[in-house]
Amino acid sequence: MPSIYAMVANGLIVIGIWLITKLVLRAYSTPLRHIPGPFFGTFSNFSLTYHLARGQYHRYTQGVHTKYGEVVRIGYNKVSVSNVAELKRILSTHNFRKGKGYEKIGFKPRNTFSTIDPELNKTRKKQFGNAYSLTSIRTYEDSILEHGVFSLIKSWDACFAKGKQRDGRPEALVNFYYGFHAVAFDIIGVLGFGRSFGIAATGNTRIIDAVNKTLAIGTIKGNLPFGNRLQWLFRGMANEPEFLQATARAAVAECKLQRPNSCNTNAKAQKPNILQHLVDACDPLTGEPIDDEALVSEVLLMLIAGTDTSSNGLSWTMLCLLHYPEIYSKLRNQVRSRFDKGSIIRCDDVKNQLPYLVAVVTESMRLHTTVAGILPRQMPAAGAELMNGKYHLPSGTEVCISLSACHRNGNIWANPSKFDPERFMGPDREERMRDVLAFSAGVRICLGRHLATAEMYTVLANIMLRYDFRLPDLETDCYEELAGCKRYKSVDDVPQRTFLNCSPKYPQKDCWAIISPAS
Ligand code: HEM
Repeated sequence: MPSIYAMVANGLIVIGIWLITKLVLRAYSTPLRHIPGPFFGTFSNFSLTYHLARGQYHRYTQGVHTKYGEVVRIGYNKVSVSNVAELKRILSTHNFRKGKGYEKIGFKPRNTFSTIDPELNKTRKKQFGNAYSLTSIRTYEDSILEHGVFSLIKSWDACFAKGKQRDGRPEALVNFYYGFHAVAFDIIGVLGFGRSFGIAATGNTRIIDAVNKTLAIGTIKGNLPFGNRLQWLFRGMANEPEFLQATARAAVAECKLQRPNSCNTNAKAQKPNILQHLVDACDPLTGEPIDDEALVSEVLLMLIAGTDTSSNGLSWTMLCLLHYPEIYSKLRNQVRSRFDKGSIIRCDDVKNQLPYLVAVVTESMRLHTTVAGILPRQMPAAGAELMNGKYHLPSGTEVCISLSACHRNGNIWANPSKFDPERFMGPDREERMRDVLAFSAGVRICLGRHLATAEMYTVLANIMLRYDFRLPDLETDCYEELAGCKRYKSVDDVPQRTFLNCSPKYPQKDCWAIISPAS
């Protein structure tokens, strides 16, 4: 009679053989075997999950594309693509639905962003897509200026009071990451919640912390196998999503109290803010208003999609300008040569008169893509061909879009790691800009792109007009906030973290600038 040890050992051998056979079959009995990629990625999605959980998906995909080319197998059923034409083709149609992970992110019920159902997405856009149109953004522009530009200027001007003098000029140390965060949240407060969160004025960052934690939870839940069952991992953050829900619910209730939905409101009419558009929206078939829980989910979406994204975009732009003084000088000179001291520069002014500023922002979004997380798309039931039939992707495969890898593709961008706004200053400017997919493209393109550009353009133009900026000199600038800070050779060396959005990992250390009133 075999001993218990022998039985266990035999059992383990059988399980081992079964596991290896399964892994080998999974790796090689599929057309994906023809696609190059890292060895371990052929058998499992483990290394992809590992890089996602560490917040390094963007670096990982940039690396594998540099090594293996424009189409890379990064998991047993996952393929990453950095070819811009192929990505535009995939993104152009609802045939390639968003991956199932989107529905696990934690929005209940599903909303415009998280739904993988094209019909719900289309319905929502019909109902309130107009809230995000260029015309609507112009209607809100005074609010954007008040809670963006003016409140930032107010808080930075106040810093001069406790700042220092250098060569007879006042100067102050400011953390631009927190400054840009405050304005992005306050703008969404006004437009999406009916009132500013007052972060720029009070410094209370409770809501920012809650959004950051909720994003981290969402990335892990959406992408880790069994992520939804790992509730215990998030014990310390459990209250954050509830806190955000309660804030959104209160905003919806207050808006309804002030002006109940009449449900025959013209969807094209202009409204004071995005929240009002949502509350007034009706189902195109039944004429019924959107129910409260769905409204709350859409309002929350504005916090998650519309804050960190714009403010990180501004922070990366500022980091780039501080590290490339000649580009900064050119930008500053263009702004000051076209606008008088004390002018207020509006979004259309930037578009019409400051092409270099538009180029700087576009180049910064290319090089430091804000939405740099995994954006998976499912293959249709019949599968799909890639690269003119070179590869066949069967149903069940996901194409993981890495916008940051696409933006660093050496076949599309000469010297791709260089910050070079001149790329967008030539006669092919428009065409080059269309290859920047920072807001994605096609049928699920960012709904808030006009709002985001309005924020970024107006904030950047107006602060360039009013302040001189420089990187702190860690040896001679004596500010206690700079203790323990490092100086990096390039912006790429600044530690980064991507949980859907890519941000500096240690903003409390790496996002300082010295400002003085414009010379
Ligand atoms: C610089 C700022 C921003 C960037 C770089 C950005 C980028 C993106 C990207 C890449 C997507 C596609 C995501 C995917 O396919 O999974 C997206 C979707 C979306 N964004 Fe933005 N975004 C920004 C700001 C905003 C703002 C301010 C709002 C609204 C307040 C917003 C609302 C949305 C919505 C609703 C979607 C989902 C669209 C759909 O699935 O049909 N975004 N954004």
